Amino acid sequence: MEIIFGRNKKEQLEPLRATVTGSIPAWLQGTLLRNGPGMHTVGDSKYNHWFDGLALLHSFSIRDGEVFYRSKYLQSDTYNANIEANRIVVSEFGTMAYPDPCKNIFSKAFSYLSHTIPDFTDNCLINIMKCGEDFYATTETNYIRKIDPQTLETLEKVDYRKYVAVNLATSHPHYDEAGNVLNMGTSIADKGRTKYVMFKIPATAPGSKKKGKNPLKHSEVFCSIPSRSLLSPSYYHSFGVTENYVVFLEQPFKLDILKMATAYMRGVSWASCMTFCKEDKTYIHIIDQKTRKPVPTKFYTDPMVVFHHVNAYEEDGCVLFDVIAYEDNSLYQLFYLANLNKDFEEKSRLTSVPTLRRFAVPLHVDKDAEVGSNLVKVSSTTATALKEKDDHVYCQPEVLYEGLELPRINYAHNGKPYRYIFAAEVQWSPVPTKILKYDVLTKSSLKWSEESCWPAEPLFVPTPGAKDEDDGVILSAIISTDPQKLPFLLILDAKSFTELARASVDVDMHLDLHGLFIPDAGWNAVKQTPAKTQEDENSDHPTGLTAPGLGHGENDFTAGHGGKSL
Ligand SMILES: CC1=C(/C=C/C(C)=C/C=C/C(C)=C/C=O)C(C)(C)CCC1
Ligand SMILES: [Fe+2]
Repeated sequence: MEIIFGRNKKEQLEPLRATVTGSIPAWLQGTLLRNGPGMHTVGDSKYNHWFDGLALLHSFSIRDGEVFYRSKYLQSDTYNANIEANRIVVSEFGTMAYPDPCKNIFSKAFSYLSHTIPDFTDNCLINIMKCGEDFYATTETNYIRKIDPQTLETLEKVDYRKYVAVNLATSHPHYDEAGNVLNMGTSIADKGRTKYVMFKIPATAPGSKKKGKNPLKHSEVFCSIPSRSLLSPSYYHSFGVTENYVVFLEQPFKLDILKMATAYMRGVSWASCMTFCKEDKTYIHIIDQKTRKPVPTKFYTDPMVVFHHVNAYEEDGCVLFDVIAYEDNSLYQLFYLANLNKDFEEKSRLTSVPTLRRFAVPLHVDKDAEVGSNLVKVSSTTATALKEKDDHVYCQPEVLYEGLELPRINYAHNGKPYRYIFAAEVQWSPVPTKILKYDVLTKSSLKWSEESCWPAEPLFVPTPGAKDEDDGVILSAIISTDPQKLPFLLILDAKSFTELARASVDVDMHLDLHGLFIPDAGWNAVKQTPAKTQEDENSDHPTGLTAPGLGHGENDFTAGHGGKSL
């Protein structure tokens, strides 16, 4: 497992031509851009957790049936400071670092104090976000880093706090059809309040059609939800959206702010300040996008830990939402490198398997409904919502599938009824070995796997002019534990789940986390391929970077989990 998790990976700065077998669909032209941890030791110092690793960006550029691979470390301030010092000097999720070990007692005390309100890391290793014309590498702190999606060069460091009052923000924003971004963050103990803040970043700076304007400057707070507790807000990794609502889970996996304030002094990591309170409930907040206010009913469910929302939509007066849920926080515990690198099979067992759970939340709760009655009248699910006294509703999910993570969907169906989930299959061990297509309608699945292959998150790219939800391809970067087998980009037909092509590269590829596909701008206009259909002729929308998630059942830009109209 050392090969997969522990070893530092070499950059591939020059684009390297891949060896393609099979045939890549002519319409598939663009760049698959992905992010993940690539460096786990600096000098003699080591990170403790896989999520600490320094961000390594990589891309597969697909053009005319050929594939070129490159990779580059994000030149974050964190990366530069570490490389310069030849040791880890910036704290990450699971590793607390001490920049100046030789300082005298006074400056040491000052350093402790300045860490009370810590300046978090800009090691943006989790995902890629599109914001207007720009692309950013993201993590969950207040920092994002602008990048050049073609050269993988690192550009400006952006502090969200300049635009919205958040100390943390998710790596899984949503996009509407116009490309506006909706994200959530936590504002900690600001003016005596801790709250969850939903904010919108417009695709273009208002009043200007000109490129180059920074849309972040025009970020606006959409809605704030007070945290149930000032000093222990929930941790969350993503959220869901439907056409008219936002779904936010205030879960009992919490950040202990007092512990965080003293972590530096106590020599412990941020991760050790996160607690799963198994006696607490999970509160389900449904925010009405029109009124920008939460639905007043108090919906809750049993304690659970959710990292990834899959999708959400409205049906017959209910918000239905699908999440990957755990019984506890064992997932984050597992990714300590000491566990991953030694006795992997023995130690790396999840104490709770990730399950796909569907919840149904009734939007209009009849005050006179009998206590104990089920308010869900949707026939498509067995999920229930039981009326309790005092405006409380207890929601119980339908468990749809066991053993999956890193879910993706056809983003054109985000926030809308949908049928297919593409994910990595994970059983009792945290690393995926299969790629899964799950049909929520028939509850059947298709799988792809190969000996000694470890797939990354599968990403769906729709065929231009697609009619069916699964008209398209699945892209996944595969690494192998067999030294004879090179890593490759796998291209599957999303309908049949059969291999269309693979592009192997002789590089030291890392197991990544998340990313997106950027279709080449105007490629079909220039090259006139594939043969234009009548529908294409009639369509007046541009293709490419400027037009995320366009109609026609087609989604030019394949981004995150959930969300259509904000
Ligand atoms: C540095 C830092 C954080 C980093 C969290 C990270 C890096 C989480 C990664 C999660 C992943 C990769 C989940 C995959 O499902 C916190 C806890 C937000 C807050 C304190 C500072
Ligand atoms: Fe994620």
